[in-house]
Amino acid sequence: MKACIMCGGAGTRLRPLTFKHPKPSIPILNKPSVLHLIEHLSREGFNEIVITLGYMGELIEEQLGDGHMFGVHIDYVYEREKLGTAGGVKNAEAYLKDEPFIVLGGDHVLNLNLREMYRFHESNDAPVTIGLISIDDPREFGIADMDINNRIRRFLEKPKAGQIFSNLASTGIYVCDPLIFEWIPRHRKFDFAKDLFPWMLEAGKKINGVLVRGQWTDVGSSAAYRQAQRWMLDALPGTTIEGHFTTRNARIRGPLSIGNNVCIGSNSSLVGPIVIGENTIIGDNVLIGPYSVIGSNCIIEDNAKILSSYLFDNVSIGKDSNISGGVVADETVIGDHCFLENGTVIGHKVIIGNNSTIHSGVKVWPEVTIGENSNIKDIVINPDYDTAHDGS
Ligand SMILES: CC(=O)N[C@H]1[C@@H](OP(=O)(O)O)O[C@H](CO)[C@@H](O)[C@@H]1O
Repeated sequence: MKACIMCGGAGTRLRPLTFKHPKPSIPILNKPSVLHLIEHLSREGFNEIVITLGYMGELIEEQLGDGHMFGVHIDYVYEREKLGTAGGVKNAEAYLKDEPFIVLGGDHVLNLNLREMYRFHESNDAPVTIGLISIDDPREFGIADMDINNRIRRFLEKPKAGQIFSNLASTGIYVCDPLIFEWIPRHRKFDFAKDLFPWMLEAGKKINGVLVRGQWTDVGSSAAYRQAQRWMLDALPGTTIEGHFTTRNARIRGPLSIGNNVCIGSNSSLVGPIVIGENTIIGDNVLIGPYSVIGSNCIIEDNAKILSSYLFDNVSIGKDSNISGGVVADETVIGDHCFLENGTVIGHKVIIGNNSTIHSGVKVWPEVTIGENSNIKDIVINPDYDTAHDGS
């Protein structure tokens, strides 16, 4: 079975993390998030994959290669201009013209039964089947009204407060017949939710919906990113400890996945679920609390506390510092006695001087140096980085 993964977006809502990684490459449990999706597709029997690329696409291609390591074959198609979701898939038509295919977003984190959705599509006669979930607040999604025979009667993208006629939200996962390519203009921005579906309903073409079972999120914002990691951490098996690590007398409670060459100092306490990459050094009296992921080659100095936080690779945390509910991107150095409050997101190669506090929810752009004793309450922008916002 074939799948098309849309990986072209700039991920502006996830800045500053997306200055270094395109959204599908942002690490989840220390692996590019799209890799979890590919592994799931492979398990579900979708092993011919085409990926549409735009922003920083080369990095994704470099990380995934031809896919053979993951039991799939991957082709890549680059979008030289913004074509929208349907336009981007049309650009990959050459790989998708023979049989129905599933379309997913490169930022989807899920464990849905996609094979069941594909089989449903095959045994029904609509050219498009939309995967739907039932949620409390669907304002950030496309919503659909579906009849008892699964036929979608109405579809509205991002409804306003008074327009929410249904709580069935589109997951942005579609199974499509190649026939749809006839309805998508070439070399023009065209979107599934904003253009194709409204046109199909207007023209009397059939669109089916199917309620999908399991977990699904699109990693659009840092809150969704944190949620996605939580799910994946919850799915860690029992007390697994994979790598070789050394410790004097740390107290360790799983689930914990740990890379090779990790060193944990004395009297430190690790309470899972936690994932730690390779070659990371953890000092004495360090507390690492549940729902934390620490990358490779990190240094966590004595008496630091890391609670529900995600540190990418090559991050250093100084003595007595406290990172609580934060995300810290690669190669950032945080001094001694610092406090990162809940919801902070720190870009790559940032330096934060000793005794500084980054207040709750503050984002710091990459390659910024923050002096000692600072008290940062507002976003810190680096003017060398583009701040234009296209919402994707
Ligand atoms: C224009 C468009 O493609 N909208 C889709 C898409 O929204 P974004 O905000 O563009 O990610 O994905 C949603 C699912 O994540 C889906 O509900 C919605 O219909």
